Amino acid sequence: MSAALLPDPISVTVRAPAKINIYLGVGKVRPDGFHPLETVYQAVSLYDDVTVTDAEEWSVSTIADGVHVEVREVPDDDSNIAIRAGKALVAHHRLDDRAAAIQINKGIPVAGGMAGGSADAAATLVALDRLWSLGTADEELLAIGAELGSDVPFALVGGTATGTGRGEVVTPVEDNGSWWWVVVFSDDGLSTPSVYGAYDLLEGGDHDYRIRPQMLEALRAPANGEHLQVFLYNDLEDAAFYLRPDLQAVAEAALECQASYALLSGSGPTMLALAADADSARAIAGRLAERGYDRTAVVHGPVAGAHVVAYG
Ligand SMILES: C[C@@](CO)(OP(=O)(O)O)[C@H](O)COP(=O)(O)OP(=O)(O)OC[C@H]1O[C@@H](n2ccc(N)nc2=O)[C@H](O)[C@@H]1O
Ligand SMILES: Nc1ncnc2c1ncn2[C@@H]1O[C@H](COP(=O)(O)OP(=O)(O)O)[C@@H](O)[C@H]1O
Repeated sequence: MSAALLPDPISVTVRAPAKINIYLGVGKVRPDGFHPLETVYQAVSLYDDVTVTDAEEWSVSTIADGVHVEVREVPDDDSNIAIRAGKALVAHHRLDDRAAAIQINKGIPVAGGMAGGSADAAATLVALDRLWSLGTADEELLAIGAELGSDVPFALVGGTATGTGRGEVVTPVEDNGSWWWVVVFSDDGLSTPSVYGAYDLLEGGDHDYRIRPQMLEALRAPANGEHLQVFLYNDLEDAAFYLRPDLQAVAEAALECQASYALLSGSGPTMLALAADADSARAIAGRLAERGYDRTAVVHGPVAGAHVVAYG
């Protein structure tokens, strides 16, 4: 049946992935308070699902859809980034009378450095665009996303991509690997601005923070290239470890549990351990649990960016 014969949907559900930064180089703080970045993002298999339906007024509700997800900290008012995304799309198209009810099923831990809020913003943009048949161009969605947060454009694109500017300029890269990670969650949050603030005090960004071309080659040709773990790096790690010394112990434990490498995810406090394959990842997670690190998930990447999973 041609798309033109289909009735308009009553609801649309869009799935958006968590991100990890497998490389995060940070420069000197800019006059606008943001730091220039060179990062390699990878979308991994933890997801938020966002469902939108037409409504008289904006509303948002969030339920947990993951064993380690606690949604108490997610705002249920206009400060939720999903509502901000919806309003930005409405303003872009000058549709001032439109509003929606947004329901978030959260599989991405909150304030974990995995950009769950950005995933919700990206999912809401795509879902409302389809619900209202707006036909927004990809470049326009990316530009609206960039205004909402530095990580939002990547949640739209997914896969593996470089991020430059303040992280919002996203360029897909060829990634022929299937990478397995053990994600180690933290009981306490760690605020992104405080980690960047500690970075300014400790390091300041006065160094070469560019992505090495050999890293992109290791992603393009994982079988014959150098091992990816040589290139895994996060400039914010010292700052996060300074604020949260317990995170360094997680990295050490992961290496003792046979991870190929361990590093901070984004601005933390989530930690990442690279595994050789799915079985090794599960084995590493099991060994970490024996040491008391039982809030973990085994994930793989790269996975797709925000995409429709259901029309109601
Ligand atoms: C560190 C990273 C790495 O991908 O992600 P997270 O681990 O937090 O998810 C990002 O830089 C976070 O991006 P995001 O969480 O979208 O940040 P934004 O909402 O745009 O900014 C929040 C705050 O972080 C700081 N910030 C963010 C991005 C950047 N390039 N420089 C900064 O200094 C600023 O203090 C800013 O006010
Ligand atoms: N839809 C949302 N999901 C999660 N957090 C949100 C959302 N909207 C606003 N927030 C606020 O943003 C903060 C950081 O969110 P999140 O994206 O989960 O973490 P991070 O920036 O570490 O990746 C939360 O503590 C919460 O107060």
